[in-house]
Order: sequence, then C-alpha cells, then structure tokens
Amino acid sequence: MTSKVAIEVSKLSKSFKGKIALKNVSCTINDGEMVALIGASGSGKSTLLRHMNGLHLGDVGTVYTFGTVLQSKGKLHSRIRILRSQIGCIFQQFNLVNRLTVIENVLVGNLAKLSILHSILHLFTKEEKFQALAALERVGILEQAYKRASQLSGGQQQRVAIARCLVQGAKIILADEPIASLDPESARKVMELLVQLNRQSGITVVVSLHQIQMVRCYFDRAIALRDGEVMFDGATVELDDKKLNEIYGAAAEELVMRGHGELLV
Ligand SMILES: Nc1ncnc2c1ncn2[C@@H]1O[C@H](COP(=O)(O)OP(=O)(O)OP(=O)(O)O)[C@@H](O)[C@H]1O
Repeated sequence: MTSKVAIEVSKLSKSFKGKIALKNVSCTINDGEMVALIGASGSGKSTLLRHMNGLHLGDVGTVYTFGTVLQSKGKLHSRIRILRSQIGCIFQQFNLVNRLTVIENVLVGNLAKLSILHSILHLFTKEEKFQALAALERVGILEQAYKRASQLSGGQQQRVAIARCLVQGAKIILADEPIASLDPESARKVMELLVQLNRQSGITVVVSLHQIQMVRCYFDRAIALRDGEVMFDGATVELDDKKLNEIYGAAAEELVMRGHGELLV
C-alpha cells in the first residue's frame, strides 16, 4: 500500500524585507504522520508552518496539500478556503474569543469571521452544537462548554483550540508551539491529546516545539531548521548531543548558560 502525502513543501524560499527566513526548504509529510518541527528561535519554524496553510506566501517554491497545489511562486490556489478547511491551526497564544463561551469558540471554527456573527446571533443548528459538544467531550472538557473562554486555564484553552480543529473536520493539524505557555502537566496532557488524535483518527500532526525531551517522548520523526534551512530530517532517536549542537548552534550554549539546559536533554 502506498501512503498518501498530506503536505509536500518543494524548494520553498521566503525573505522578509530582504532577510532570508526560509531557504530552499523541501520536505514531505505523509498522511497520518506526526512530525516535530524543531530549531532555535528565529530558525523559521513558524514561517514554515504558516506557509503550509497559506498564511504566508513563499517567494519561490510550492506547497501541496494532499496532492493539490496550495500555493506556488507566491500565489494561493484559487479555492484556498476549501483547502484550508482541511487544515486546523493551533497557536501558542490561544487565539480564542474571550467574551464568547467555549462552545461558541468551537463553533466559530478557525476560519470564518462571518461565523462570529452567526455565533452572536445564535445561528447554529442543533446538529452543529451536538458536534461541538462531542468534540469538547473528546478533548476532555465537556463540563466547561458554557463557561467564557477567558475563565479557562491555558491547557484547557488549548484543548478548545483542538476541539475547534475537530469540528472543522481537519485532516491536518499544524500546531505552532502549542505548549510553550503551559505548565508541564498541562503540556503533557495537550501532547497526549495530539498523539491520541493522530493514532486514533489518523490526523496528520505537525508541531513546532522547543522542548527536546517532549520531542523525544512523543515523536518518531523530527525536521530541524537552522537559519531557514533544513538541517535534519529523520528519526528522533538520531537526535544526539552532536546533532543538537549542529541544529541549535550558539543557542544550545546559550540555553545551558541561562540555566535552561534541561530543554536540550
Ligand atoms: N512577519 C514577519 N516580518 C518580518 N520578519 C519576520 C516575520 N515573520 C518572521 N520573520 C523573521 O523570519 C525569521 C524566522 O522567524 P520564525 O518566527 O519563523 O522563527 P521561529 O523558528 O518560529 O522562532 P521562535 O521559535 O522564536 O518562534 C526570523 O528572522 C524572524 O524575525
């Protein structure tokens, strides 16, 4: 059986005001894979994730989603909304609408501002509300459904973001440092939830992370960027000290000097 490719990035380059953020990046993520994206601060992880759903446009290169061109040479696919509906995004800052309830945030989804208006006007169908509640149950916070988003802890808010991806019907989840603002216990729960969705529902998951111990614990494969270039793409078991020093360079020493050496073990 040949595995489908969920995301293909081909020879992608991007500069911001003349400063290179991505340089000739190519990588392939198979359908159903769970991949960590690592690298020092400023290495290009967020930029790459944002190209994978067309939030950023490359200067050169192509990004495919399930074999369809999502963007090429700086142009988005004409039906980008349809392609994007397959891709759920989770960010470090929870990106919820604080004044809305948890269930409304799930119903609003990642994409349409229009839906906020629908939500305010309570225009959701019973079926949609049922789906949202089922998603909240799946991520373990059903009892929070009618609280305001602002009343939830960081870990719970990240679960709402994941529930939103589920309701959206995402086949791919792109998570940009989803655990960076969480305490270790909440971080562990969010990572375990992502693993569960990957294993049980076959959702393709790409997560940018700084915590190497988390990468080793939850991922078989990692892609590492350094100064916008792919420095490593392989099994996480191969990420030994030498490789990590190559990937993080001076940043590795800096982390140790600042007393955050645990991030690299
Ligand atoms: N919108 C933007 N405008 C200008 N420069 C940008 C923009 N987005 C990213 N960059 C630059 O592109 C480079 C890569 O940034 P990016 O945020 O992708 O790195 P990162 O690996 O995600 O970093 P971090 O781990 O700190 O989030 C950096 O030099 C950054 O300053």
